[in-house]
Amino acid sequence: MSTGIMKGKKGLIMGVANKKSIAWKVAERLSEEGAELAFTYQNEKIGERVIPLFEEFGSEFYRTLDVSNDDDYEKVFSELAEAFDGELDFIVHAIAGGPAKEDLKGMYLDTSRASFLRAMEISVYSFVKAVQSAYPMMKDNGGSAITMSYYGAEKVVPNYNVMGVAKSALESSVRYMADDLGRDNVRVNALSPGPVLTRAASGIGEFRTLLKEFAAKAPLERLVEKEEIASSALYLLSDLSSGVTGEVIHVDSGYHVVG
Ligand SMILES: NC(=O)c1ccc[n+]([C@@H]2O[C@H](COP(=O)([O-])OP(=O)(O)OC[C@H]3O[C@@H](n4cnc5c(N)ncnc54)[C@H](O)[C@@H]3O)[C@@H](O)[C@H]2O)c1
Repeated sequence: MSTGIMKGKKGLIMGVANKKSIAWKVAERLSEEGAELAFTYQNEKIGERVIPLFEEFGSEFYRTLDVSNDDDYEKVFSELAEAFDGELDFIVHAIAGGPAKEDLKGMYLDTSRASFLRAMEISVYSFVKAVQSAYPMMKDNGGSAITMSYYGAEKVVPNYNVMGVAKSALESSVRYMADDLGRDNVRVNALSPGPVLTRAASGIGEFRTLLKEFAAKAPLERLVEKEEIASSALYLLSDLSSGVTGEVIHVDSGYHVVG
């Protein structure tokens, strides 16, 4: 059901890799609610899959942006400022990655330096840089930025390893940026969704076992749907959450409250 609550709002979605991406579900929901959307995607190869989706949407702005490249940020955000007349109401950051596959199983203790640094760069600094780049377009009229965390930030989740450490840093970054930007009515929040099958999730060791155990233990006794994650994103990006910043909202069938 559409309420048109995002009518007149312009936003950037970062992190669509395919139709299974959380970012794609969020984009669909925001568009239904009237938002005008721009997109970034990682590279040309992913572009072959996602450009048709963006065009189907009627989006006129989609660019490659590799989050490890500052020049990409500079180029894309200056072109976005031009396309959106210098105004941006929200950004959705749904990007994670970095560690080598062998570091997403076994002991965290064995994490390599390269995986640690890449996880921090791709999964944490990328959000800081995105908010930093979006801020000049938000500071006059306020804005809302969200990212995606995971329970592995708070508790030990087998195999999540260095990604859990990165998500802790991401949640902390949410709080620091919320404090930095609150004076300009720019809000910074995170969702912490329960596990859902996507390309990123398939890189985590024994992910299917995790899904099964999650559904069995969660108070709602089921997995979450991506549409439910998208609804919470809509709340955080709309004026419904005008008094909320620095928050991490769990969309996880209540899993995090169970001991
Ligand atoms: N799937 C889950 O179970 C789950 C649960 C909680 C949180 N999350 C988080 O949700 C977010 C979205 O992940 P998803 O599950 O939709 O998977 P996904 O694979 O669809 O999305 C991950 C995105 O990160 C992008 N990315 C990776 N490296 C990049 C780089 N160098 N430059 C630009 N983009 C890059 C990929 O292109 C992809 O679009 C991630 O932050 C993930 O940690 C996922």
